[in-house]
Amino acid sequence: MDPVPLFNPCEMGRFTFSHRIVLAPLTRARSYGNLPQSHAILYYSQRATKGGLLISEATGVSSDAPCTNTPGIWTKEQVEAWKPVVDAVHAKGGIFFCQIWHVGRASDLEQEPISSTDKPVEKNEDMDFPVPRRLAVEEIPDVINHFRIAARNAIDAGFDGVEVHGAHGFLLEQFMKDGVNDRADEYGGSLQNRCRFALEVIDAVSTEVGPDRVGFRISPYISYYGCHDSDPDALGVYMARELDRRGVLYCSAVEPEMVAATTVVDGETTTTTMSRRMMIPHRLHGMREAFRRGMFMVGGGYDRDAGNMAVASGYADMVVFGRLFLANPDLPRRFQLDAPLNKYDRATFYTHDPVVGYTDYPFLDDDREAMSDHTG
Ligand SMILES: Cc1cc2nc3c(=O)[nH]c(=O)nc-3n(C[C@H](O)[C@H](O)[C@H](O)COP(=O)(O)O)c2cc1C
Repeated sequence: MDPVPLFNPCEMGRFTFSHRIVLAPLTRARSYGNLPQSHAILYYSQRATKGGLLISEATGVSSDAPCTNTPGIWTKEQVEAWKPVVDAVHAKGGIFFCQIWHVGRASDLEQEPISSTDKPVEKNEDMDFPVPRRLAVEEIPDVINHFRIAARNAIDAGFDGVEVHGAHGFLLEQFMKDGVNDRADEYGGSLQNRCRFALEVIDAVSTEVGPDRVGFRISPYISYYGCHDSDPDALGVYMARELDRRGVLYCSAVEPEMVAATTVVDGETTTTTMSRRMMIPHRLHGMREAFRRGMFMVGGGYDRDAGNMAVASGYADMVVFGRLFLANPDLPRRFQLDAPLNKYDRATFYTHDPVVGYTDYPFLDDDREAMSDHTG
């Protein structure tokens, strides 16, 4: 069999990774009362491999930070509840980072949310969002402190590090992107000012747990919850450069939404029936160039071939897989064998059942056992 670039081992700082297939942070809405539940032990350990990196689902840094049924890490009880989950991943040799977040105005809680602005997320057919309160400059250090304590708590729970969630329209992005941030103080206006809050969080968290235990997730091209930026290339490169300067372990960047493949015939761009396949835009070269010291991770639409190409070409050091890993607990093994994949069931992504759509996706060997049972 040809060598599989995704299986080139790699060392970075204190970690030795045996492959480059990363479990994406995936909110699963099964942490009742913001408390990690015992069913998460099986879910994460199913996806753990020796020397493989797993990122937890987004985990709240304070009582106003998470969504309903997503986990938190601001109380002692939550830290204790995470411990057996982390232990189970470690028992299989996995490396486990906790993604820490604050939703800001993209909140489903009763209380008035905080944001960079007092403009709410535009109402859509699924959700009506509350009107946020614009954070005063004097309040920002408190929020930064919540991230710092959450990082400390994550390490106390046994996590190997933390990923600061700076993507997908949540609080830090509500500051970073000019489509939302309408402030006139030192946290608004210029690119440097808009990124100040996120970088202050990175600095506080790095000081607390060490930059070699810190990653940052960023999605300059994605406009979730109305979070749009007029110059995502500049935003991405600026943040990548600042993260590189700080020596954090990794920068995890999300590709723009996938696009339909096009063909150019006689100068005319067409989307042909033949090329209806969705393509990854591969817009992250500038960030990759700016982030060289640590690991550059990419995600968003990747499969085995695209992941291998990204690693082989040096476009990325690691590849983050979301929906494929959600539906294939043994994704690394399936990629190694080039085996068929389970299909994901979108309907159970965010349902609250402790088993269905969560820990009941079959392993490759289950299929084989089922087949041999069948064939006698
Ligand atoms: C069910 C679900 C939950 C997600 N939750 C998070 C999350 O908690 N944090 C985050 O940064 N991204 C989250 N994402 C985005 C994924 O991490 C990933 O970027 C996205 O699924 C695209 O990658 P893929 O094409 O490999 O699935 C979520 C995606 C899905 C499908």
